[in-house]
Parts: sequence; structure tokens; C-alpha cells
Amino acid sequence: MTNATLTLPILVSAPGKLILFGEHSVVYDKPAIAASLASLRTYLLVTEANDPNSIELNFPDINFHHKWTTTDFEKIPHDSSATVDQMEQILNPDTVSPLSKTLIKNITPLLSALHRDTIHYNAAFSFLYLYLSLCPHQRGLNFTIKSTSPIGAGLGSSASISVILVTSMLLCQGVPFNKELINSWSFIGEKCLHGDPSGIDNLVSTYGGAVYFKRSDPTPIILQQFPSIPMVLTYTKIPRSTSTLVGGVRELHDKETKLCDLLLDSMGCVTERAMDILNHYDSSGANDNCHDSLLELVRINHGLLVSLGVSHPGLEQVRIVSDELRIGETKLTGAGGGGCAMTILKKDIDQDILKAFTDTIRDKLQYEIFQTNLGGRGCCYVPRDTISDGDLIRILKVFQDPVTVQEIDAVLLPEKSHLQWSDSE
Ligand SMILES: Nc1ncnc2c1ncn2[C@@H]1O[C@H](COP(=O)(O)OP(=O)(O)OP(=O)(O)O)[C@@H](O)[C@H]1O
Ligand SMILES: C[C@@](O)(CCO)CC(=O)[O-]
Ligand SMILES: [Mg+2]
Repeated sequence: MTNATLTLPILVSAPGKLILFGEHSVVYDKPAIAASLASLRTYLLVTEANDPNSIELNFPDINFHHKWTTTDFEKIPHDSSATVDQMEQILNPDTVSPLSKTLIKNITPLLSALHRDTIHYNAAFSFLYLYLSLCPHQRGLNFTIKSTSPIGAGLGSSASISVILVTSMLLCQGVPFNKELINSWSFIGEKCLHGDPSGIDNLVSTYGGAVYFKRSDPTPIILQQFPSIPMVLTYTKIPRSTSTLVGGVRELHDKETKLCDLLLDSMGCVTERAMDILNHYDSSGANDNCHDSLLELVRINHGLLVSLGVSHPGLEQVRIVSDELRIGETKLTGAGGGGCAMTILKKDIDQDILKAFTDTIRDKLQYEIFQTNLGGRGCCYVPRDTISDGDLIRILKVFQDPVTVQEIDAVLLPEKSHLQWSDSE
């Protein structure tokens, strides 16, 4: 099948996420609380490729551009014994079994030009795994990705990539927009990048808002009214890989199982306690005890993560500055090892002290500070028939030219742009 039946371009978007409590322990079936990051989003545009027989990847954020042609795909052995209807497989993803060994074997020769275990290899591997699972006969497509969220920083960039790839591929295949299906397939995409994801990142990126999540619980609690919590999000720019960090905790757990289980159980208690507090939290400040308790839990959660070995001196520096200035409590967020730290501020913090904190973070530590609201829209797409010619010119410019985050936001950010983002069928 070629793209002759497709209505291009396809434009989709998904948000990053912030884990407030319970990263790592969530992999071991303890509860966690996370929220989507309204304005730190990833966007994907699927257009016609220059070569009708090719699949082109254009991932400028990681400086990766690659192409496979029909000749490459013909190297994949045809499984004549396969009896299962392809649409049946698409509509019923197997999220429980490990990744398909056959598919991995088929993908490997297509990656021969790339170095193993690099960011490019991993991005291409997860793309191909999803492409060959969801729309293997589509050709003549170019997938271009642009993100306003930092990559590999603990804010769920891998999950948002999986979510937008899956969403676009399902649309390519003529499957109506369906969040349950997107969530399941993007979990499989996360498996390609992480090995053993809990599923919280893809869930939040798919549905948006905020969730209380437990891996074994098929129906996570969606937190409808998430309170507004004053915080500063610091990006240390220290690179790290979630899969390595999750693997490190696994090794420690294998070695010190009893001890680690106690730490993980404590982290579960922290999340449960936080949930209890958030349920009674009053953003207007009427209940300061709740806020103080929340701050204590942030400190405890960070300490437990330090014990699991997933902090980094760069993250500790943020914590030390916030401790010294007594502005609140800091914990790493996401997989740790670098990436981002969140500082929940004390109530009624003196603005001069807050400025001293952000100045030190920016000027002395040379880190970046992000402004974004918690919660907000999950994955969404713009129906083709709502895109005017003028819109199309602006959209193409954003995807094809080097542009600033502000320019991307102006054209694409659902809260700002006039594009008709939709999250229904
Ligand atoms: N804009 C992007 N373009 C291409 N690939 C991306 C992009 N964003 C993320 N990726 C893929 O996701 C990988 C980073 O995933 P990783 O899980 O290590 O970090 P994260 O998802 O940002 O953090 P965390 O999992 O802690 O929330 C990259 O190596 C790359 O393969
Ligand atoms: C470290 C981790 O708990 C969060 C990464 O954002 C891994 C996961 O839940 O898949
Ligand atoms: Mg990730």
C-alpha cells in the first residue's frame, strides 16, 4: 500500500510529564503521582517523502536524519506462516509479553548503518518497531519531529515520542483516534527505549491531566482537580539515560533485595501520604499544614531516591542551594542521574530570595529554569480538513526551518495556536 489513500499532512502532539512522587518505585508496582506538562510538548508532522518508495526520519532535535527504501524493507523475511490478521494485531496490542524476538531480528539489518546503544540507534529502533507493527506497508512518508521539551531530562520525552509516533501511524492505517490504543502501543514504544517501563510516562502523555498510578492497576485514578503548587523546575542539562538508571536500580535490587524492598515500600508510603494530602490541599493557602507536610514528603522522597543511587552531584547542587536559601524542598524528578529537579516552594516566599535562587541556578550553576503549568491536554491531532493553506505554510516552516521554542509555541501550542487540535475520533 502507498500513501495514495492517505490525507497528508498528519499533525500530532503529546506533552511531557512531571513525576511528583514515586519514580523508580513505580516500576516495582508502588504508586506514583504524575502530571502532564502543559507547554513542554513534542510535535510530529507526517508529510509526503521526496521518494515515494521511502520512509524518511527527520529528527532535528537529536540531529538525526535517516531513510529506508523499499529495497531495505524487502530484506525482511516474509513470514508465510503468519495467520493472524494484521488489523486484529493492531487493535489488540500485547502489552504483557516481552518485545517480539522475530521483529527485533528483522529490524537489526535495517540499523546496520548506525552505532548500537547511541541515541540515534535507539530512536531508529523504536521507530521501526512501531512502524513494522502498525503500518508496515505504508511508503512515501516523511516523519519530522520537533520538541519544546528537553530530551533525556526526566520529563518524559521518550514517552511523548512514542505517543506521537503511535498516534500518527494508527491514523496512517485508518484507525480512528483512540487513546486506549495509543496508550497501549506507546507503552510498547517505551519498552523499545527503556526495557522495563512502568507505563506511567506514556499514560500521562496520552491522557494529559494528572494521575495516581499503580502498575498492576488497570484503571489509574485520574486526578480531576489537581491543585496549583508553587514550584521551580530546574534542568541541569546533565545527560543521562532512563534505561541505564532503571537498570542500575534493578542491579541493586537483585543484590540487596530485602533492603531495597524496604526503601521501595517507604516510597510507596510517601506517595500514598502525598495523595491523602493533595486530596485536602487548598491552593489558596488556607491550609498551610498541608503544604508543610507536602514539603516534608518531597524531602523524604528525594532522600530515598538518593539511597537507590539515582541522584547526581548536579542535582544535589540544586538541592543545596534551595536548602541554603530555605526556599522549599527539592527532589529529582524522572529517572534522575542528571536531567531535572523540582523545587516545591514554601508558602509566601520572599520574592527577593526566590530571585536569588533562580539567579544562582542560572548564573552560577548554568542550569536552565522551566516555566510550565502542571496538567493540561494529552495527545491530540489536527484534522486535515481544518488546516487552511496559510496554516500549512506556517506549520511547514516550523518543522522545516530552525526555529525558536517561542515560534513553535506560537504556531503549534494547543493553548496558544488557533489550530483546531482535537482529541476525539
Ligand atoms: N525530540 C526527539 N527527537 C528524537 N528522539 C527523541 C526526542 N525526544 C526523545 N527522543 C528519544 O527518547 C530518548 C530519551 O529517553 P529517556 O527515557 O532516556 O529520557 P526522558 O524520557 O526524557 O526522561 P524520563 O524517562 O526520565 O522521563 C532519546 O534517546 C531518543 O531516543
Ligand atoms: C524511572 C521511572 O520510574 C520514571 C521515568 O520517567 C521509569 C518508569 O516508570 O518507567
Ligand atoms: Mg523516558
